[in-house]
Amino acid sequence: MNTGDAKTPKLGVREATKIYHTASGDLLALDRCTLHVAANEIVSVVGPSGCGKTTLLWSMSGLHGLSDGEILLDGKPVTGPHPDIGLVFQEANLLPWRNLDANINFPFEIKGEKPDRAWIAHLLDRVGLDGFGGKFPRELSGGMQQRAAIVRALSLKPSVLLMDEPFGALDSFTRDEMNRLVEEIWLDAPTTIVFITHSIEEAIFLSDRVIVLSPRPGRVAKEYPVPFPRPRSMEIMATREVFDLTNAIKMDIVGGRAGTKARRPAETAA
Ligand SMILES: Nc1ncnc2c1ncn2[C@@H]1O[C@H](COP(=O)(O)OP(=O)(O)OP(=O)(O)O)[C@@H](O)[C@H]1O
Repeated sequence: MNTGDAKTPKLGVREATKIYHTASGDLLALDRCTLHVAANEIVSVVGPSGCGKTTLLWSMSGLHGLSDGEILLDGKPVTGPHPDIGLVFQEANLLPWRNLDANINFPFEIKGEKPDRAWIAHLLDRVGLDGFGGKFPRELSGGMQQRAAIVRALSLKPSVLLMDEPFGALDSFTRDEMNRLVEEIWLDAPTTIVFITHSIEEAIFLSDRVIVLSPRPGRVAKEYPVPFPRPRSMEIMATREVFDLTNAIKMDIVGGRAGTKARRPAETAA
C-alpha cells in the first residue's frame, strides 16, 4: 500500500494513538494510525462519522497531544502549535467585532509580527475579496467568510494547510466554487494540504490521494490515488472513472469494508 513518500514526507503520522479520558471511561479514537503526506501533495481523509478524522487533523496540527505515536513535520516531532502549520475549520471563526482586515491581522498581533501586506493583498485578490477589508463578518456571506478564513490561514505562509471540513456548512454551489478556488490557489502556489471531508466528490476533485479511515478507532484502512489531471473540470468529474472511484470509496465507508481492511495489519502498515 502506498502511503506517500515514506522517505521524505512533509508530514508524517506514525502509529498515532489517541485515547480520550471521559467521565464514562476511556475512548480509543485513533489506533496506531500511520500515514505520510509528501510535500505539495493534497490528501483528503474520509471515513464514517466519528471515526477520528478531526482527532487526526488536530493531532497533526499539534493542538491535540497524542496518547502514543508521533506527528513529524519535515522529520521533526510536532509537540504543539507550529508556525508552519495552518488550520481552516468548518466555521470561519472570524471575530465579529473586527472587520476583515483586522481579522486577518489578528494572528500577527498575537505573534507580535508584521504581516506581509503585499502577500495578503495578493491573497485577497486571489479569492475575490479585494476591496472587502473594511467589511465586518456579518456583512459577508458564508462563502466569503470562509474565503477570509483561508486568507487568514495562508497569510502566515504555512508550509502545511490542514482543513477540517471547511466547506461542510456551505450550499453545494458555493462548495463547488470553493473547491475550484482551493485548486486555483494550489496551482498558483502549491502547498501541502490535508483535507477532511464527508464529501467523496469533494475529496476526489481536490486530492492526489484519498485516504479512507476505518470506523472508530480510526486507522488507515485504504487509500486511493486520484490520477486525473488538473485543473479538474466538470467534464472530468462527470466521467465513468470518477463515478467508479466515488462508488468504490463509498462502498468502503458505507459497506463497512473499511473496517474489515483496518484489522489486517499487512494492509495498514506504511
Ligand atoms: N474532546 C473529546 N473528548 C472525548 N471524546 C471525544 C472528544 N473529541 C472527539 N471525541 C470522540 O472521539 C471519536 C472521534 O471523534 P472525531 O470528531 O475525531 O471523529 P470524526 O470522524 O471527525 O467525526 P465526524 O465525522 O462526525 O465529524 C468520537 O467518538 C467522538 O465522540
